[in-house]
Amino acid sequence: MSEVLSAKGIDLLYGETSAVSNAQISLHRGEVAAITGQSGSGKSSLLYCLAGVLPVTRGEIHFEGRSFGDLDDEELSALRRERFGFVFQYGELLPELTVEENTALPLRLAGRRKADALAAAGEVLGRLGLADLCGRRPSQVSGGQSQRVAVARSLVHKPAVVFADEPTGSLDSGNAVAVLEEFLTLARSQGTAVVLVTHDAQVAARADTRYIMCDGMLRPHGEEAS
Ligand SMILES: Nc1ncnc2c1ncn2[C@@H]1O[C@H](COP(=O)(O)OP(=O)(O)OP(=O)(O)O)[C@@H](O)[C@H]1O
Repeated sequence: MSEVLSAKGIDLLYGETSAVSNAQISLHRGEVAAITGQSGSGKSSLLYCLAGVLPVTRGEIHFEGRSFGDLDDEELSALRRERFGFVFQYGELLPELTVEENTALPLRLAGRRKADALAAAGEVLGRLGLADLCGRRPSQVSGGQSQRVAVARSLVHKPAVVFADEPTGSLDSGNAVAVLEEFLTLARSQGTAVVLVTHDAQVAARADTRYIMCDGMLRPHGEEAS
């Protein structure tokens, strides 16, 4: 399997507060990596560093062999837009767009023609069992459906990596498992790697690789300091 993303010696400071300390991670094509840990341990901070959203204080992150440090702001934002996908706890759909338009957004932002983008959105929505909802607005779908749409949007442009911050955290446990299964199956089928931040051990158990974050330090699952 080829490596898509790697980070070495990552530190992130917010002023005096150390959120991430000397983190190291390597992610391969189609791999699902889960990061668990207590509230405030630095999971989201690390995720946003890996996604090129927060600049690191120290260390290096490489995507497909290129260091984030060698990219200017425009290149980094193009990378985030075109090669990465994002899912958040509450879906964060745009209320004025339909389900289909929300899903097509990454392709539209990448310059794809509207008809092509909507066709691709319709296809991925169909794979998630949402074909009937295409014309609805986010206010007209359930929480579980809305989170599935967010998943569809994160994968529609076949990104190399999806960064998911508590993607099922707003759902009841039955729905959470179902949405997660659909998300990971679709990601794996198209070779998209996933970095999954979760406080839920059952969610993490579905990953290929597991890490624990503790006081800003990232350790492979099973090797955490006692
Ligand atoms: N913008 C910020 N400015 C200053 N400190 C911050 C900021 N964001 C987070 N922190 C601090 O950094 C540390 C790590 O926070 P982070 O949100 O990454 O943890 P987390 O593990 O994702 O927590 P949770 O599970 O509650 O979302 C915490 O001590 C937090 O208070």
